[in-house]
Amino acid sequence: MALAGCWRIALYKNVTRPRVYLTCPVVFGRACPVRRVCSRPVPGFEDTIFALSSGRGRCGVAVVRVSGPDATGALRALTGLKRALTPRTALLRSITHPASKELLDRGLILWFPGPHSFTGEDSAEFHIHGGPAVINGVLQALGSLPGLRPAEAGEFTRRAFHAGKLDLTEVEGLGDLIHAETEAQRRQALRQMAGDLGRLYNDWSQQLKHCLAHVEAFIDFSEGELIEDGVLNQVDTAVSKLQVEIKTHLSDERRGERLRSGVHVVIAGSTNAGKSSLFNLLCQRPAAIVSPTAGTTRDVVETPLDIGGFPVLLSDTAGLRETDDSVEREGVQRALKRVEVADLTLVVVDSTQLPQEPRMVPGFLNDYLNNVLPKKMEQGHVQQCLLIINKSDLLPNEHMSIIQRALSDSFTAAAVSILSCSTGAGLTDFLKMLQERVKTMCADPLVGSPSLTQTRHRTNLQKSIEALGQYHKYRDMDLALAAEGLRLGLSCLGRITGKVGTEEILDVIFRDFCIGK
Ligand SMILES: Nc1nc2c(ncn2[C@@H]2O[C@H](COP(=O)(O)OP(=O)(O)OP(=O)(O)O)[C@@H](O)[C@H]2O)c(=O)[nH]1
Ligand SMILES: [K+]
Ligand SMILES: [Mg+2]
Repeated sequence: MALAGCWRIALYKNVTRPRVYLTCPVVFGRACPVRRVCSRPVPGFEDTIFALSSGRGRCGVAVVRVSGPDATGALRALTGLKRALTPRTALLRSITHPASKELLDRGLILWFPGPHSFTGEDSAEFHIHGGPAVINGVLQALGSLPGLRPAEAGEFTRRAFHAGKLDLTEVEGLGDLIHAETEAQRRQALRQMAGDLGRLYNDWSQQLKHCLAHVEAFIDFSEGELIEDGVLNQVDTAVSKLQVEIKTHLSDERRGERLRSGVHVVIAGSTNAGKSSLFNLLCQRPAAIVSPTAGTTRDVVETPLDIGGFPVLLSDTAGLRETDDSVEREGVQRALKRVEVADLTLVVVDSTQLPQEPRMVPGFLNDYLNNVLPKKMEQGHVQQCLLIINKSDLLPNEHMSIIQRALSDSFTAAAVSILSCSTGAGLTDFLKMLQERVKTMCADPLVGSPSLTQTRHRTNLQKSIEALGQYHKYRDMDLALAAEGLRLGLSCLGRITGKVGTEEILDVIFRDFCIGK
């Protein structure tokens, strides 16, 4: 805004034909928001749709939602109401089939006249008893009315988007909220749904629009010397600042995406170290087979977990060893692949295998880590693992304290936890450590600026940065090409919130919604 101020006024004073503002595609045209706020149906949305919006299966109360131009008519047809309706007020009514007049249920009805509804259209809700016969009866009655049809997956939200009620990041936030399984996921989804992320991207778009308007004006008017000197320098500074801000936002180590999809934690180590025992201990059920036979686990066994409110996808893997058994070899390959892509590896060691001589312990553990995570050790990513010395119950106390001392004196390679999966000794400390790790790997949903949560955001932001690079590259050679860079950067940002070039991405986003949402 500040950037636009002074010379824009000067421009108006000096120029008899303020052409730039009428032709500028940024201000009036291509990049204009597609959002509309009105109660008239959007083309393609002339039908009135209905669906069961609560979950399937027997339940106390089910909610059937209707949206579109005939929603009010449908409400009247099923309830026989003739008098004026009061918006957003529950009313207990008999619900009958419009043709046969058969009583279907007695329930609450609600009327939401557009544009003050979720979809922006006239909408209605029937809160009925949740038995399958009642639900089917009401759905069939609605389907018998002219102009009404069952909603497609995500169609209510799609209409809300087209009515300008939500931008795409808010739509995604809503989808995430419906799928949220842990507290932190819920907080992140709520924040995104409230528009925090969308506002950040809109703010950047706004700044870019101004930069582009300035460059376009410069192209149009600089020859007549109607533009103040230094306009382009201001744009340079603004674009560079934007690049830095986007880069900072991108360098979050995927913390928002991790919180959305779960931290991948993999248990790995030698055969019989007690990996499956640890897996069962963490998921509190005998999910993986435990036995004294080395090479018991072959396939990767997975389970989702909630660790202190943060989502984790925990995997148990085959013990790492050289073997002639082709099936076990495949298991070992799969284990190593998992470790490579893991966010965090729990490296389990059988403490009875540790060298008797304490001085040898750190070297032994370093070799062990190199064996389990060769690539990560090589790249210095040792912080991506926790070392677990298991079966502490089998070691005499004095030997254990010697090992502990040896580790704290000279072993700094990885965080270590001493544990017994059999007795549970050391479990509380280990869980605390694990929770800390998982927490730092996820974004704190309530602190700082909102995190990007989807690969789609990341890809578009990266493209946007590249496009801004094009501005700098061509700035002194060809200003039209430089402006094109800004336009491209802007359209990448617009793609995230759904304000530019949306159609092709809409399908993907709405496809992930369930019917009735
Ligand atoms: N005493 C004792 N035994 C344990 C402990 N943890 C595991 N075990 C035993 O060690 C043996 C191997 O345990 P598993 O959990 O199957 O080991 P694993 O690492 O999954 O083995 P593989 O899948 O074959 O690689 C079993 O007999 C477990 O009961 C522990 O803390 N103390
Ligand atoms: K085993
Ligand atoms: Mg196992």
